[in-house]
Amino acid sequence: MPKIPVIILSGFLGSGKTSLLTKALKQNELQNSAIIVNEFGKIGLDHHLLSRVEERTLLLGGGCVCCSTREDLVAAILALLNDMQSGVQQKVDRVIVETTGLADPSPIWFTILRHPVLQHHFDVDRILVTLDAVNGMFHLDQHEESIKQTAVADQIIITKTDIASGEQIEQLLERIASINPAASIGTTHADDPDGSRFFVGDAQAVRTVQAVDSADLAKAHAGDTCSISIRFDRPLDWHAFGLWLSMLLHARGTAILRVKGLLDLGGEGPVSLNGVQHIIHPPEHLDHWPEGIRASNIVFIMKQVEPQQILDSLLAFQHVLGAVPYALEVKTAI
Ligand SMILES: Nc1nc2c(ncn2[C@@H]2O[C@H](COP(=O)(O)OP(=O)(O)OP(=O)(O)O)[C@@H](O)[C@H]2O)c(=O)[nH]1
Repeated sequence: MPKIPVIILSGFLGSGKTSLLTKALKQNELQNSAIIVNEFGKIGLDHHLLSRVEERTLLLGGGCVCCSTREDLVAAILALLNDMQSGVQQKVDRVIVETTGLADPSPIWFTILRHPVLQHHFDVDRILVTLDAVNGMFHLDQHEESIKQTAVADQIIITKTDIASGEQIEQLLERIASINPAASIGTTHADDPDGSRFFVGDAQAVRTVQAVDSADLAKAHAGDTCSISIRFDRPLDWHAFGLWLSMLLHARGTAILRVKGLLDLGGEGPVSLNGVQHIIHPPEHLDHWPEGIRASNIVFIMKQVEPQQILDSLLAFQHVLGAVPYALEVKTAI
């Protein structure tokens, strides 16, 4: 039986998560969804707002789902599974988890991927992160949580474009690209009639791996959040690459915020690679290459690791990998 997709909706305090979800849930495409909302404080407000449009909304209150209430999250999803299996409730098309504004989405992802029961029935399909077009820069400047959310996102949704200037949006886009060049970007505004588009469709299309240009290794410094995009000149040996990646994550797992890529292993289509910190999602074979890319292309987003170290380590491994890596681009968070 196909696994039920779980969509994690995160984003800094007040960045528009609930507004977006409330609008999206009014559309037919999302009718058959289970919603789990996490809020600080015992009396959650979002939960009530969402309940108006979605009866299956469940509130996890009193703490942050990325740390203190992870067990509540597991219990809530297990209860849903139980109800679906016993026929009390029909099978939902997706589960949407709205986190608190201060949550790190990655532990939620790990919890579902690693849980002995949940991993067989659910799959984290995408991490959506809202960033406020007006206050987003301030949040990124002041709050590490906002950087972390941006770094691990599959898709960043810039909200409030109706009240932001073109310059504010441009600056924010530049900032996002410096933190997470592999994220796809969407925008929304107060009267957006189609919020559901972010929650449906092919997750692989959301996890874009951008083709990028020049390498500038000198710009990046350890201590910053930075990223490096690496391409290989020919197909890779999967076992050798898997070994190299395991060693990297074992040594520097907490410093590697995100690894995403499409790998050319010599087959017809690519194999997609998707990891958050020390956990790698089971790789998926895809039928086709996206347009414009037909070579292994991997993005590493990390903290306190020199991009050059990643490249050097891959270069040292090149004979075992069977392919030569080269840097397409290095970005330091600005
Ligand atoms: N103009 C405008 N206002 C928006 C938009 N999205 C959200 N808002 C407003 O921004 C405020 C915060 O929005 P919420 O949806 O509650 O944000 P949130 O991320 O769920 O907030 P927390 O639950 O506190 O983290 C509300 O007053 C919304 O009406 C938008 O696209 N345009």
